[in-house]
Amino acid sequence: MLELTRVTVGYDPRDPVVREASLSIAPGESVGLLGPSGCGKSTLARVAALLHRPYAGAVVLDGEPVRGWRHAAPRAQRTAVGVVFQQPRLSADPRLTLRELIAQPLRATGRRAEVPDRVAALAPAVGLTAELLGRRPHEVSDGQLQRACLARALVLRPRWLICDEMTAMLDASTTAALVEVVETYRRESGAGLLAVGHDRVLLERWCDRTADWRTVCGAGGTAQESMSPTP
Ligand SMILES: Nc1ncnc2c1ncn2[C@@H]1O[C@H](COP(=O)(O)OP(=O)(O)OP(=O)(O)O)[C@@H](O)[C@H]1O
Repeated sequence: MLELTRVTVGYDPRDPVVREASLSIAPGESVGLLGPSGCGKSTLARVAALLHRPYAGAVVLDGEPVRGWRHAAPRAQRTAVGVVFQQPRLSADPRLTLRELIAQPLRATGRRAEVPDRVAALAPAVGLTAELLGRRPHEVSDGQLQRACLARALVLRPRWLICDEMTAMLDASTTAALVEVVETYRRESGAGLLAVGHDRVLLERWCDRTADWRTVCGAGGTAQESMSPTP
């Protein structure tokens, strides 16, 4: 399970953005987190991705409480979670080719030897040709770069995937293609998914169930998760 319990987090401890949010995802399950712009969905997604330390509350990953964040997280926990952000240009090093970008997590974890096989498997899965793999971010479209960012998120075969508005900048056909890549990975690997967004139609179609922001953040300090099954 990926469990967030009564998580309070933000950018100023005196005025947290998110108060007492609780959410859990089972292995193989896909959960869509819906909420209005600016409510704190991305901030909470970054907590789930072990990138942002909460002020209070607990995050438990596969039964192990998370005690370190970002580079201080134990490698086993850090590599268990893959993340894709809304704006690929902010998360992609402009100096790297798409091939290097996808391979980045393998290199960072000392698994260089796996690069050729993993890139060869993932590139066609996300719809990138060999020619595109040799280009740098400024030489490809947002959709092509997001395909590479998704491949990078999958390259370590994470047990949990966090998609933070992954398709917000993309057209309908690229959105459908990337959702299909995620769903194929999820079916084959049994990974759990947290998909964050404000497109209710998309998330209800995509996910097993959706969680509404108001119910994820319990009012008055009585945080509860309350999920609506997707019709
Ligand atoms: N690095 C930061 N420093 C200070 N405040 C921030 C930072 N990032 C986000 N915020 C603020 O935190 C609040 C929540 O932002 P967040 O991006 O988590 O919301 P969101 O629900 O994901 O919004 P959207 O749907 O528009 O992406 C906003 O008021 C935002 O201005």
